Amino acid sequence: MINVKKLNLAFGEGEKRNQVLSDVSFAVQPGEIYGLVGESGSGKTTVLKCLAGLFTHWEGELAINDQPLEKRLSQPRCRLVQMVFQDPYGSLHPRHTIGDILEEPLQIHGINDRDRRVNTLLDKVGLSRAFRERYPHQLSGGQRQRVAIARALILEPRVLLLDEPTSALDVSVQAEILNLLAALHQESQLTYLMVTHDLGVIAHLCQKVAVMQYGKILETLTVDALVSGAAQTDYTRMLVNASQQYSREMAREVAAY
Ligand SMILES: Nc1ncnc2c1ncn2[C@@H]1O[C@H](COP(=O)(O)OP(=O)(O)OP(=O)(O)O)[C@@H](O)[C@H]1O
Repeated sequence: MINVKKLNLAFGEGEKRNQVLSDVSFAVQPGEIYGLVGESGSGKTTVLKCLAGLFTHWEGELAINDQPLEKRLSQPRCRLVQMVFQDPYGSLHPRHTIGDILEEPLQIHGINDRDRRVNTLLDKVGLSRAFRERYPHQLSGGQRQRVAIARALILEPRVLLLDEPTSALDVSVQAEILNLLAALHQESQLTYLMVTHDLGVIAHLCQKVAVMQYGKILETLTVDALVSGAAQTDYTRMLVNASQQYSREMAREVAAY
């Protein structure tokens, strides 16, 4: 479903050049929930942004549903793949109502039947229709993330790219959003590629995971192998240990690795 082959991307020129992705390759099967983990700055979000068409200066091959992705964003691509960002507040236009935010992609894509589609999606993400008249600042963090998920789904994409979709939320709300994502996945057999710091989230939702460090994939493995301690690399084993038994010493060890 998602094929990433030898993806390379750098920022800056000459001495300031920063190679952020180096020959990143992995494949996600249709309907799979696939996790991307690794330390901060390892390039996880950058991979998603290349797939979403937000970065265009990459090299390599990207394909979704056997369709090679061009670098520029196109309408067919928006209907194939959508991204949900970490911060639901920053990703929603502050002066547009929720109704307008959800209708806008339908207008851009010339899709009719907008009223019904918006209402159906609000139902799906667990928000009443009264939310159509509200503005983002009148919503809680969890409600805003529900709107961001609804907006990502309004064009009925086959792939959702999820960039730490719960990390900006209160712990009590995180589980609600994860459960919503799991229910939506089951209902529509979407394919998810999800960046997270949280191995608990990986264990709860994902079937496979790729571990990144310094812009490279260290290893890909099934979540069963991850939780049963069958990781191949010391770094992945350390991530698992750190998540099971968090301590200051362990945090130092991971940071220094
Ligand atoms: N627009 C940009 N211009 C220059 N450098 C960038 C840009 N976006 C990302 N980077 C750099 O690319 C590297 C990878 O960033 P990325 O956001 O992909 O990491 P990440 O693994 O998602 O980290 P985190 O878990 O902290 O979100 C970082 O060194 C970052 O500073």
